[in-house]
Amino acid sequence: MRGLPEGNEHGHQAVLTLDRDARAEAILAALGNRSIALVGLMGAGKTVIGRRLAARLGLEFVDTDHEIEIAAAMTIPEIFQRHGEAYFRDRECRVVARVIGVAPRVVATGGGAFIHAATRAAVRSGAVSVWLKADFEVLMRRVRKRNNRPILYTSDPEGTMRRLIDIRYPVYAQADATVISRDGSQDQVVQDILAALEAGPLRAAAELGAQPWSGQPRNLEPDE
Ligand SMILES: Nc1ncnc2c1ncn2[C@@H]1O[C@H](COP(=O)(O)OP(=O)(O)OP(=O)(O)O)[C@@H](O)[C@H]1O
Ligand SMILES: O=C(O)C1=C[C@@H](O)[C@@H](O)[C@H](O)C1
Ligand SMILES: [Mg+2]
Repeated sequence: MRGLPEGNEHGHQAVLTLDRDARAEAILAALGNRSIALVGLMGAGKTVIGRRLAARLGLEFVDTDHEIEIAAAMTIPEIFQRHGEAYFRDRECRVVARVIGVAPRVVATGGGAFIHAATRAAVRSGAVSVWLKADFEVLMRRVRKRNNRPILYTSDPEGTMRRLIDIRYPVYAQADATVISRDGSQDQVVQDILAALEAGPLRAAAELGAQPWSGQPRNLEPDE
């Protein structure tokens, strides 16, 4: 498998790899003019796995948290502190609709994006969604590495994460596919996503003999 293309930690990859293998070509044909959107809790791996998945499929990778930070010229903790969560959710909804509207791409969403109805509708309208699922201990171990998640700035981050699991898991479960974000080989998680797409949401299109994507990006939403 080819390595990760050039790109910054979260953002766009400038160079797309076009020497896709037959498996990637088949997945792209079945995907058509939809993106692949990764959803799930903080620490699920939407950003790191999303980058690898995009590299595997020769697609552009976009991380909506990063796009929001660029557009606002602030970090997410700064946005929450200065403007509050409601403001962040409004921007998030518009950014998700915009980036998913240019397809096909791999889009890593923020942890709360799929939870908010309008944003979930935007994901559903333009993407095949994949829930990256991990259990409490795995998520906590991963999010402890960085202090950049304002939702966890509470007196009891562990209790907050448990409540989020209770509230959000039934909503993430509405995604088109679910993949366990296991610790260990991140490439294995990418393989699991490909297999889940082939077995589930992309199966019908593949069986109908979907034609390769025309190469024309679909743009549903004007840029902000
Ligand atoms: N499958 C995995 N195996 C090992 N480590 C992982 C895996 N997935 C994510 N990680 C690690 O967990 C941390 C969080 O991952 P990442 O930032 O991709 O999560 P996220 O889902 O994008 O979270 P957020 O919603 O906060 O953006 C990173 O340090 C990453 O390297
Ligand atoms: O789970 C959440 O609500 C969030 C997750 C992050 O990706 C960011 O979008 C932000 O910190 C909020
Ligand atoms: Mg992320």
